[in-house]
Amino acid sequence: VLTSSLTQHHSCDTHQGVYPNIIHVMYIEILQLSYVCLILLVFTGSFHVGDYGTLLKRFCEGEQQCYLRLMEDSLRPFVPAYHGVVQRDEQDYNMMDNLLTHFNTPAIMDCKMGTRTYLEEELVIARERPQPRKDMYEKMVAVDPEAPTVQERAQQAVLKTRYMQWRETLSSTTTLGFRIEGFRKADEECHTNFKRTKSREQVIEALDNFVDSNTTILVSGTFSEPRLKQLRQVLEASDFFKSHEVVGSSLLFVHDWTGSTGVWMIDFGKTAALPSHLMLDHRTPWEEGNREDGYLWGLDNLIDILSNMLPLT
Ligand SMILES: Nc1ncnc2c1ncn2[C@@H]1O[C@H](COP(=O)(O)OP(=O)(O)OP(=O)(O)O)[C@@H](O)[C@H]1O
Ligand SMILES: O=P(O)(O)O[C@@H]1[C@H](O)[C@H](O)[C@@H](OP(=O)(O)O)[C@H](OP(=O)(O)O)[C@H]1O
Repeated sequence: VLTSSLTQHHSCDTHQGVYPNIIHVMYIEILQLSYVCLILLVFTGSFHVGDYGTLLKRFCEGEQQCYLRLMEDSLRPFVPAYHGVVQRDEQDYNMMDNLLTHFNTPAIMDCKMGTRTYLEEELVIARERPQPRKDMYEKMVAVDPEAPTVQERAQQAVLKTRYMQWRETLSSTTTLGFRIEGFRKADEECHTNFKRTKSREQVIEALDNFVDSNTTILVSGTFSEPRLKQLRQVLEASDFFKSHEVVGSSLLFVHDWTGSTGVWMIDFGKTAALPSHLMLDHRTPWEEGNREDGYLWGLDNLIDILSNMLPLT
């Protein structure tokens, strides 16, 4: 079972080994509106713009199953609408709403949620069939030359799970249950230098930069502390959420100069359905076997941080 479901997740590797080490920047043109908006996406070559305000993401069966269930779940308003599978140049894509369509030169931020960024089954496979990776070793030493162990240095390679755990403890994933992956403000370059953004203070500084110190954005509208509290309530009651290990999924925050704002859950490539006897609360600390992912604990912390950033009334 483990092997077959891992195979399924491997087929979700949207990077497909084409540009394994490099963060690519992709400009997407939204042609539905009267202007052409160039939007920066972190990575990957796995997206295309679809017709009528849609986005095509390289097909992943696990992600498709999640979207199909999410369209029937109370979480539906918090995820991009899903429109099925389409083919382009013999490649299948999941078609979903492009969340940026109705924004005007938006600022976007991707926060990866949860305390764990790899699936339990990846850990099992890493033990049974270890495949140390040179690209991850190189990414590791580029950030901290002292990080690899003696053995890793000798191999010039690290296991993916070890790399992911190192990334978690280096950033706020372990300490706060979420991390800022990157953001782009209107007409600015993409900021992705958050690998060491770990403390509350560092996170607040980055969030403040993202909203240009305009904390009124956090008070009302669809990207705000009250909206995140609403999302939390819906998550706590959602059948989908209870029954899935949600790993590597992000919250996408968007705002623009007209005052439009929004927040959505994206990226279900590593979200796995649980066996029927298991249910998660997404707050209990992870121990191998319990499948907990720390998603709600991370959202609690994020809400708390945003609350503390609110202007005093
Ligand atoms: N529906 C959407 N509408 C608009 N932008 C989106 C949408 N889905 C994803 N994006 C953009 O694309 C980026 C990557 O999306 P996603 O995380 O789903 O891809 P991925 O290939 O699984 O990425 P990675 O594995 O690197 O985390 C997001 O940070 C966001 O900027
Ligand atoms: O952010 P970094 O430091 O560049 O590291 C990447 C990041 O953690 C991605 O989440 C992960 O993809 P998945 O979540 O899809 O596993 C990717 O693995 P990959 O190289 O195997 O795609 C890592 O390389």
